[in-house]
Amino acid sequence: MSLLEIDGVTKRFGGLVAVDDVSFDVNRGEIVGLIGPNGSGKSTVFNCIMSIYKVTDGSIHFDENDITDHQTHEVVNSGLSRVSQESNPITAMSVAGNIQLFTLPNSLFSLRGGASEAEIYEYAARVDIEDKLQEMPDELPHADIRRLEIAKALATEPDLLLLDEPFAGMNQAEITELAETFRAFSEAGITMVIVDHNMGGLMDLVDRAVVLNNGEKLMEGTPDEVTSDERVQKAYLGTAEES
Ligand SMILES: Nc1ncnc2c1ncn2[C@@H]1O[C@H](COP(=O)(O)OP(=O)(O)OP(=O)(O)O)[C@@H](O)[C@H]1O
Repeated sequence: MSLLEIDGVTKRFGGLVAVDDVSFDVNRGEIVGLIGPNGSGKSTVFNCIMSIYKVTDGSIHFDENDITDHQTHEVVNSGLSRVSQESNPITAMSVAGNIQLFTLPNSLFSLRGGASEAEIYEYAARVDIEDKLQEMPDELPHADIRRLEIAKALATEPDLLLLDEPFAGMNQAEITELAETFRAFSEAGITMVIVDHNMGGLMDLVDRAVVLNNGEKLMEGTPDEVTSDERVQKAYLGTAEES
């Protein structure tokens, strides 16, 4: 049984079909790339998984439980966490305070009670910002703000981490370092789905990739199968090279 099962998910916004009957599975321990040109529906799939959007049709199972349209805090409590494309730290709180917030119980029924200083240090250390815990978010360079967003997601102790364009705006050295960080997460037992509109470095990191185009699943396969597929090359023609 797969850890995450997306089955026939469709999401319409009025007349626009942003995600069209998409199905794919993610197995425990995998790093899966969810790729496709701009506007192909990648972030919308993540928003459906996290119940930020209600699906128009289809179902989503996590760890054998149907989580379709559950409340977002229930989805997080079940072991899923998402790092979105936008960073939104609370600027009036330190890095440590921002991480701490995500360890607090987010429903009456949560068993978690907030993390100790040592645990917050550990979340920060996993993304190499442990020496910045007392800094304020607006003092941080872009790459560290992105790392803080990942530390916040780690603080919810996810089994599955959804990462939306985690490498955006980073230089090559930062990308290489972050890819190493994700490999360490994987070794620590975290399953990951990583969205990127560019195939570039992602293909060295992932075990498998699912390709979306115009809201539909074009194909899925190993990095080699995906990069050599003519349909994928055609979908990317004139878009991947620009970004
Ligand atoms: N809240 C919304 N209301 C209306 N349309 C939306 C909404 N969210 C997404 N869309 C539309 O759905 C389509 C898919 O968008 P989505 O952001 O999922 O694509 P994406 O593959 O993540 O793109 P990018 O790589 O640019 O982030 C686009 O046409 C987008 O304009």
